[in-house]
Amino acid sequence: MAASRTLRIGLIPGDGIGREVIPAGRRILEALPSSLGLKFSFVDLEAGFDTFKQTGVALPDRTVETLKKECDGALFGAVSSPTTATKGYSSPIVALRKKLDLYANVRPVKSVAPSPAYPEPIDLVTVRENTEDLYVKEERTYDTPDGPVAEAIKRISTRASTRIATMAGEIAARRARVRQGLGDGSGKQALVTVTHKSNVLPQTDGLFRSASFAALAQQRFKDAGVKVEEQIIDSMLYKLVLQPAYYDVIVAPNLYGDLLSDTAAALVKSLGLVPSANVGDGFAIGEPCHGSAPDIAGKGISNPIATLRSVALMLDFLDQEEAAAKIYAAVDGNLADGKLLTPDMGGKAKTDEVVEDVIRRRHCLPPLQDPTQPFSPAQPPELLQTKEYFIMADKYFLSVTAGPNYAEQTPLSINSEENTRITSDHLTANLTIRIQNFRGLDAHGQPSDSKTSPYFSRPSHQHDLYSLQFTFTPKEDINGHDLVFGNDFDHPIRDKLPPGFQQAFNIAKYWIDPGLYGDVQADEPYLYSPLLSSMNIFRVGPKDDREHEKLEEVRANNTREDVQILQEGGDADGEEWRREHKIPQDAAARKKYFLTEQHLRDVTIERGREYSNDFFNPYLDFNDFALRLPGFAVIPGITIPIISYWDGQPLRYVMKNRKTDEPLLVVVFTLVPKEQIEKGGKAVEEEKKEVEETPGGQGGDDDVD
Ligand SMILES: NC(=O)c1ccc[n+]([C@@H]2O[C@H](COP(=O)([O-])OP(=O)(O)OC[C@H]3O[C@@H](n4cnc5c(N)ncnc54)[C@H](O)[C@@H]3O)[C@@H](O)[C@H]2O)c1
Ligand SMILES: O=C(O)CC[C@H](C(=O)O)[C@@H](O)C(=O)O
Repeated sequence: MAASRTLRIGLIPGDGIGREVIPAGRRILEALPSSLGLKFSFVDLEAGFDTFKQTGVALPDRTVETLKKECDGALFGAVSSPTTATKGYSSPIVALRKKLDLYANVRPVKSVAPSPAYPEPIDLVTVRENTEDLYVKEERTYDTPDGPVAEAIKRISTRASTRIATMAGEIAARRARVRQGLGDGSGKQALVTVTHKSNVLPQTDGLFRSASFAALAQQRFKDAGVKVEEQIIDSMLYKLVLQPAYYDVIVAPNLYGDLLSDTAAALVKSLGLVPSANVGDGFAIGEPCHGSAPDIAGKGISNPIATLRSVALMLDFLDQEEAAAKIYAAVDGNLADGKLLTPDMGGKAKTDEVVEDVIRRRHCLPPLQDPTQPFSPAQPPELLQTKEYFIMADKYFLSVTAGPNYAEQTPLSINSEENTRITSDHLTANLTIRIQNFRGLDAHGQPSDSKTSPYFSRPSHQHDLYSLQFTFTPKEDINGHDLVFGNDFDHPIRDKLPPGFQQAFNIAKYWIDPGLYGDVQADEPYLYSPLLSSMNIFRVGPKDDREHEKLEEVRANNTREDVQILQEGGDADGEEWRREHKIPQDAAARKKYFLTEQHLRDVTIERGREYSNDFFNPYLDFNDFALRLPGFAVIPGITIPIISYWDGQPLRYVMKNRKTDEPLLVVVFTLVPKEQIEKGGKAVEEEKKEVEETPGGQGGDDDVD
């Protein structure tokens, strides 16, 4: 938790709806949970066209001086800059950016739900240079025989271009780290797109381009896997509208950045959702991207979310990520729920109702473990050990069993490459389970020594926390739509769900597994997805018996040390089966293909054919029973310590036939209190001792030597 601290925040509402949304920003700060150890004090400051009309000055010196001398950060609403030259008036926000050297304008744009035009998640950040370009505002008008001519200076410096591109590189690297650590399913690569018009302006935009490329060529960005591309601004806007999901971080000179962020806002439906932070060294001003919206000002219907997210963004840049995460999550909860939306989002709610709803949701996330350092198995365990839930987890051993149904269960050896064979009237199956940092029981019910598997050191799995790998051969045909995989429970869990679960579920559905369906409120709750769309790896084996035997032989000849990393594809006539069913060769494409119900229905999982699957992810940490989900805005993810809500019932992974509702394969994870095992262990030890001490008993020290 952050040390107890008071942050002084300057509040500059400005004009129009700025006066409606900045009070919302103040409210969310005041409502943040006290457990964060953060306090806020506020100072009201003037700027804007109304101020100009009243005082003749648009940006009073007091505002600038107070921000510089007293404040840790600030919130700026919007101003109604006139569209005709007005003597003595100059845009206060443009001036503030320069006076406080807030050189970067960072604007994340992220969708929370698919739309018909954009079914794929949009998650990008525009990073706009904030101090120069045409915004130096050095304009002049002079007379010529043909009438007045006006001109403006477009100034681009190496220094400003270098630092903005460096900021873009840093944001891309940080986002990639978070994506990797939390493993979101988007497969998105860290990418900075440098945008300019150097085909026409080779000196000014040419300098922006070359300085940006030089800054982004730094080794640390290469090490972080940040790819760099360029796009001329006109086609940039075109591509942004056509394929926004492709983009990650876009860096631009001042004016192009202004155009880019409003365009990007349209992709997610409203300017009223998009935040920004004007960032300098050690200071940040949160500012919604939108203007003073004279068309709706005074009606109490402006969307406060851009401002609430700007508050979070400001906190992010003031190193208060945990507080920021609470706000992002509460806002996402409101949007995912969709019941209280302002008219720009198609709802009827008033500004205040949305604010109240977001505030109600502010507790919905438990503390983050450390959002700047997303969890990865490589992380030193000390970091986790400080957490309360880890201490709780430490009281249990994990026991894993498997079988053809809920009743017939056999204990398994985790992280062993030896398959466990399961047979029933429905299928034969082989199962291998791997768990990173395993602290559980072996097949004999004793604490296991197999803490990890070489599987987790392979580059393709180094961020995964577990893998359920299984091969099955059905004894009857099953329709692709009927074969599902997921979790279920035999009694209600609705009272045990952590706060924010529904929201986490919605996010998981959108970002991780769109095929997910379930009812966690039911008497016998369940969460399932079609197997074909949810398995990370799906490999189709042969049907022909001889081919099968050949394959078995190859497998048998593999040395035991070899970790079996399953690859997407097919073996023998399995490849043909895949082609016949038009199943894409690539795993991500196959998962997507089977989100369409008809594609599932068109496939028959054939009797006698072998199907191999690997289900793995970095979300569920069996080590401490925590669910980790990817982040919301620029930065953080969430961790839900399931163990705090655990009521002792087992977690079951089930492959089943949804038509007959019969389980085909069931894996059960149970937490066993340590004392139970220790007692059991002692009993076993004592028994052994007794045997040893009995004259004529087997064993004994002599025999060992
Ligand atoms: N940071 C700033 O201070 C800033 C930014 C942009 C524009 N402006 C100024 O704002 C004034 C109005 O400009 P404009 O109309 O071109 O742009 P605008 O961003 O104010 O409004 C554009 C459209 O988006 C809608 N909209 C904007 N914010 C919304 C919100 N929170 N909720 C619901 N709908 C919202 C408006 O109703 C309008 O239809 C101009 O004087 C301009 O100079 C100031
Ligand atoms: O109207 C103003 O005074 C400033 C508008 C402002 C800008 O940077 O041009 C706005 O469009 C923005 O994106 O912050």
